[in-house]
Amino acid sequence: MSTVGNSTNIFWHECAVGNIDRQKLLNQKGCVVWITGLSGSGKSTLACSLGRELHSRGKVSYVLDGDNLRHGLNKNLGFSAEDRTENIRRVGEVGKLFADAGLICIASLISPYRNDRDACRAMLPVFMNMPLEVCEERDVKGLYKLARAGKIKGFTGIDDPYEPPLNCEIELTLADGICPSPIDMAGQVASYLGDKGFLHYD
Ligand SMILES: Nc1ncnc2c1ncn2[C@@H]1O[C@H](COP(=O)(O)OS(=O)(=O)O)[C@@H](OP(=O)(O)O)[C@H]1O
Ligand SMILES: Nc1ncnc2c1ncn2[C@@H]1O[C@H](COP(=O)(O)OP(=O)(O)O)[C@@H](O)[C@H]1O
Repeated sequence: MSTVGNSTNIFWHECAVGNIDRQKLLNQKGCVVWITGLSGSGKSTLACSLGRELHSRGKVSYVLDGDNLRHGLNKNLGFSAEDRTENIRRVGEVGKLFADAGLICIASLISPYRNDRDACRAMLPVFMNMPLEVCEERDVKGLYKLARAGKIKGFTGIDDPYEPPLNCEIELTLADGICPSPIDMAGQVASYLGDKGFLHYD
């Protein structure tokens, strides 16, 4: 019997079919690939491209996209530091469940604060290291324009901080001033997963 957070008198229940059984069945190892970066840096594009690449290799993945989750699970959260922390915590927990289910979970969220990212253990961080100028130039949603005009307060990179990772598994950035294609980036991440043994079960 234990007490966790605000829950008292709770019990952990084990099931007969476990994580290893599911991984063997799927011939892959569950994990969480966590893509962090500024708005417009290409997180969602990479997440979907990686999902497609893994699918073509017969591997089961699932994308948890920050923007999408804010339509449901996280719709009660805004963009204050406290809400962003709770956002990352929740997605970290959901990612952990997906990994336990044996899937390759691809989480793509700005996740601007180092402490919040560090609190999600066992994730494989991928840093979209795109300069603010590139993201702002893209401005597909027009949010940077609104933030510059003061119509959105606390926008990441403008008047709210983005703390770059100090040590991440993969850093994707411009090469000679040019952004590699999403397919190239996805290939790089998929190769990394292959090299680390996530794409099969021995
Ligand atoms: N103030 C502010 N700052 C940053 N982003 C904002 C803000 N307001 C709205 N948006 C939109 O919300 C998307 C980011 O959601 P996330 O859940 O990834 O953010 S966070 O990780 O909790 O910081 C983000 O999506 P992406 O552009 O895909 O990153 C924006 O579309
Ligand atoms: N590797 C890339 N090269 C060129 N443009 C890209 C690349 N990745 C994304 N984009 C473009 O940048 C814009 C923002 O991408 P998106 O994936 O929505 O970013 P984020 O999820 O980080 O906000 C989109 O118009 C997208 O087509």
